[in-house]
Amino acid sequence: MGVGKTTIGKLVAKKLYRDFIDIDEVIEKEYNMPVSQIFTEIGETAFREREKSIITDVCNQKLQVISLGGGAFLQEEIRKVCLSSSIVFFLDLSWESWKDRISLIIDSRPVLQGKSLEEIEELFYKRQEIYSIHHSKVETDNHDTEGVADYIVESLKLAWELYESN
Ligand SMILES: Nc1ncnc2c1ncn2[C@@H]1O[C@H](COP(=O)(O)OP(=O)(O)O)[C@@H](O)[C@H]1O
Ligand SMILES: O=C(O)C1=C[C@@H](OP(=O)(O)O)[C@@H](O)[C@H](O)C1
Ligand SMILES: [Mg+2]
Repeated sequence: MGVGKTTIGKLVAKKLYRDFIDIDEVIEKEYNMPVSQIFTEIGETAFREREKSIITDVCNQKLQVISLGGGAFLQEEIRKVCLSSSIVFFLDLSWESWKDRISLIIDSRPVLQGKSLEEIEELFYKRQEIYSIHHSKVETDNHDTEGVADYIVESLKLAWELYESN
């Protein structure tokens, strides 16, 4: 949450001339309400089901850049479909840097609400294990969104050149 998936994903899509899809935005449009309201009025379980179903659909479509919500990868089916159909980038941010970003995102991230800083830290480290399953890790500490997006684009181009030469 708040590591920059939505912002950076949009930039990567623009740089690669691809469509961009943010799963949270799709769900918000469907329900015509922000994620925090979906959690309180419809419930997290329904949100997670929609998240899984939409990700499964979009992963099997054309080439595009997809930004997941930070909790999506906790579902095994989502991990499987993403890892088998897509190149999965993990945007890595240290706890020290993420801690400073919490104030920017707390109001719009229901998972963080009502939690103490200690509980949020526990959640952060608990999720690291799941996030260690990916195709490519991108360090984001002390890098702006443009810099991270450029790095992702360059690494995709390099991978493509390597693939073409084989
Ligand atoms: N590399 C970065 N440096 C500084 N601020 C960032 C960076 N990446 C994201 N942000 C800021 O953090 C907040 C959350 O970004 P967002 O793209 O919504 O993350 P996510 O989709 O992973 O939750 C936004 O205010 C965004 O501008
Ligand atoms: O980590 C999570 O459980 C969530 C992350 C959010 O997306 P971002 O990672 O884009 O903030 C959003 O899907 C929802 O608030 C739940
Ligand atoms: Mg997002």
